[in-house]
Amino acid sequence: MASNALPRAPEIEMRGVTMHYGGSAAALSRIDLDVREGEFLSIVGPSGCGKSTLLRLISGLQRPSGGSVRVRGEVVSGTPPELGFMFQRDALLPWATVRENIEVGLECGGYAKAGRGERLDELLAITGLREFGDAFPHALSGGMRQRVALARILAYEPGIFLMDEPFGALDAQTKVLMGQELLDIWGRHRKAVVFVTHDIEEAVSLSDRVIVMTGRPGRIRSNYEIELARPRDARKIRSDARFRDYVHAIWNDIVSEVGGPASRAH
Ligand SMILES: Nc1ncnc2c1ncn2[C@@H]1O[C@H](COP(=O)(O)OP(=O)(O)OP(=O)(O)O)[C@@H](O)[C@H]1O
Repeated sequence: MASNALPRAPEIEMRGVTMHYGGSAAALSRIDLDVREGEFLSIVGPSGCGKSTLLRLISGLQRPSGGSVRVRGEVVSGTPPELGFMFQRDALLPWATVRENIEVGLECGGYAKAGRGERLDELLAITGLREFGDAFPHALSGGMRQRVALARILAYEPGIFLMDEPFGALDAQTKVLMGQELLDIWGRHRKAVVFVTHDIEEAVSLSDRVIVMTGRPGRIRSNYEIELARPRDARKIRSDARFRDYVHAIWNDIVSEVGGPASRAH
């Protein structure tokens, strides 16, 4: 029997979720979404369709205007402790070294001071930062700063990861490499991830499932189960015919949402 057999309780459950910021159109409308245990889910859609709003509702930073959001069965009110966040901007402490920045995650995770040194070494090694523990963020490239941010979120050991374009500011090559690192790390822990991105190839290469949203008001337009074998090689997979098919189909969905020539898109 497959070890990842369903059904499993959803980690995140959204039912009939609507979000109005004021004005005429809602930002989100009637969102029904389950995020399964251990699932890597990406959300793509036209700019302004409510992707970040959706993450904010899950994180408890905002309350929905209608419907319900549950994390591990509990209605979200305040930030659920099992969530870890990673954003496009790394939000590192500029006056603290790499080690100290990562230690913040250990502290938030309630790690006893005594065991921290060893765990820090481990996290530096996992994220390829072993030689940079004493460096300050300003001395690091954008990719390396995002590695520190990744180490810090791993230090915290969240049960569920919310990632809002974490590699969005990186150059194309570094982005693919960071995606591979994330895949490798995720493969070892298999925690649920909700990953927002504008990059369809990134979404398909990383995910078990990709949700495509409509333009404002954001609804779920389509849902793709990405049935590509794991473990994946984020570079090689891009030339796989089925990978290209998924990308093509998702691209067409998005183009038709923004009113473009979907039928001509390749
Ligand atoms: N605090 C706010 N007050 C009023 N309107 C808001 C607020 N936050 C977001 N919006 C509006 O809600 C809609 C959804 O915004 P959101 O940032 O969630 O979209 P997004 O899909 O993440 O956008 P992008 O792809 O450009 O990052 C947008 O039209 C935005 O202008």
